[in-house]
Formats: sequence, structure tokens, C-alpha cells
Amino acid sequence: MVKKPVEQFEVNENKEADLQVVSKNAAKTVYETKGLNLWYGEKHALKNIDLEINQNEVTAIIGPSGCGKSTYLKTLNRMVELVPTVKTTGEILYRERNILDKKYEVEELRTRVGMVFQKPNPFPKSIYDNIAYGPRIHGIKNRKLLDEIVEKSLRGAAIWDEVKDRLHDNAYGLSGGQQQRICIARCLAIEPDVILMDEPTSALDPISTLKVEELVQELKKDYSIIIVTHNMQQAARISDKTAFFLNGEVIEYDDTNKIFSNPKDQRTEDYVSGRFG
Ligand SMILES: Nc1ncnc2c1ncn2[C@@H]1O[C@H](COP(=O)(O)OP(=O)(O)OP(=O)(O)O)[C@@H](O)[C@H]1O
Repeated sequence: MVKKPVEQFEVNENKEADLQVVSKNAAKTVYETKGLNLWYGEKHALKNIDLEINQNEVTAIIGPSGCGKSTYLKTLNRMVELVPTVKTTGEILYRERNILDKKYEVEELRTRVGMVFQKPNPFPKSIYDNIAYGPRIHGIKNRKLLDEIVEKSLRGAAIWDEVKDRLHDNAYGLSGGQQQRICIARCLAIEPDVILMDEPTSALDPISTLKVEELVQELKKDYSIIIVTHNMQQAARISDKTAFFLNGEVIEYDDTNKIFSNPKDQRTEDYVSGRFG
């Protein structure tokens, strides 16, 4: 009788592979929002949000003005709590820990989660000092090490070649598109895990926009990116997943190509086809 050791081995190997897939998927979730509600005073701005955000993906948040996109983004680094009237319920798990728990140190969160804003906001300092700012705050004083971080971050933000000969010039002397990439480099210098972007190209010209979009595609190899955008073509071009928000609710969340080509909800279809918003 012929034994079947190979088949047996194959079965075992598959089981192991299955287990690996399961554990890999578990590690892939960077944020899990569960039943999140947020009020600004009486205004119920986020309603029962459930969203899972994956690692090394670009997640786009779209929806008409006032639907809660920026508010949701700002809950992810707890910036929203700077507004004194804010009240939240529910959970936001970041790497499996609830960041809304008062015991969670917000400083720790901000070293893991960087943010890029709509309007480029470099500090009124040299290009070099803009990038070295975060590492210096974290106690790095060694000049050689700072030089390395500055170069690596500027390269990572695809702006090194444009500024390498003027590192000690004021960042205000750069164009808007260059300033935005300096802000992205400043974010990379703290070696974050996640980058939040709130309409990062809305103040930029088309060429700078394209550069930032290409950069986002490049950065997702190393980071997880969540981007709020009004520009639906941009969401379709650069994101893996898209969440459509309306009146504080997530109406639909799916692979970007499904949201744009075959949405399940009529309201999503109406929005992505430009019928309102
Ligand atoms: N600081 C605040 N105090 C009170 N209400 C606020 C505050 N910030 C936002 N809101 C309200 O919460 C709702 C959601 O606002 P949010 O800025 O998150 O929307 P958005 O989708 O990002 O809009 P836009 O696309 O215009 O930037 C809006 O009704 C807004 O007026």
C-alpha cells in the first residue's frame, strides 16, 4: 500500500499557511472604530461610526461639506478634544488599544500618528530646522544623526533634490507645493506609523497636486495613510478603500473601485456621480 506522506505534509503546510494568513490579517488593522458618536455641544457630528482601517493602504474619506470628514480624522489623533464642548462615546482602537480611554497618553499617540493639513503650515524657520524640530523635541542632539534624519525625510517626501542646496533658507521662501512636501517630510521625521491628511492638495496647483498624489502612493509602502478629500478623482486615483460620509454617518465603506464603479447605496451613487455635494 502506498502511503501519502506528501499529501499529509501538504495539508499541514496549508493549515500553517492559513494560520499565518489569520495572524497577518489581524496585524493589518491599524484602526478600528466601534460605535463612535461625537457631539460639539448639542450638534451630533458623528453618528455610530464603525470603520476598520488597514495598514499600508490609503483610505479616503469623502462626502459633502459638513458631513464630519475632518471631525472623524481629528478623532484619530485626538486633536478634536481641543474643542472644549466635544463629547464622545464608543471606541477607537489604535493597534488594539482604545485611544479614547483617558489613560491613553495623547503624547504617545501623536508620536505614532502624524498629520498634514489643508494649508501648508511650515514653521517660520529654516528648511533644516523644520524637519529637525520633532527629532530634537524627542531629545536627538547629535548633529550627524540629525543631518541623516533631515536628508532621509526630505528624500522620503520627494523634495530633497529641490532643496538640498538651500537647507538653511527659510521654508516660507518655497512654493506652496514645496511647503506641503516639507510638511510631509516634517511628519516623516518622527517616523510615524500613520499619516492623517486633511485635504492636503486643496491649496495646490495641478502639478504640485500630482507630485503629492504620487508621493502618497509611494509612502503607503511604509505607512498607513488616511486622507480626507473633496476631490473624487483624487480618491479614485490614489486610495485603496473609500468611506462615504453623509450627515455624520458612514453610508458606505468598501474598496475604492467598488465605491466608484458599483456602489451599493443610492446615496453613494448620487454623490460619486456628482448629483449632489
Ligand atoms: N468646533 C466646532 N464647534 C461646533 N461645531 C463644529 C465644530 N467643528 C465642526 N463642527 C460642525 O460639525 C459638523 C462636521 O464638521 P466637519 O468639519 O467635520 O465637516 P467636513 O465634512 O470636514 O466639512 P468640510 O468638507 O466643509 O471641511 C458640521 O456641521 C460643523 O459645522
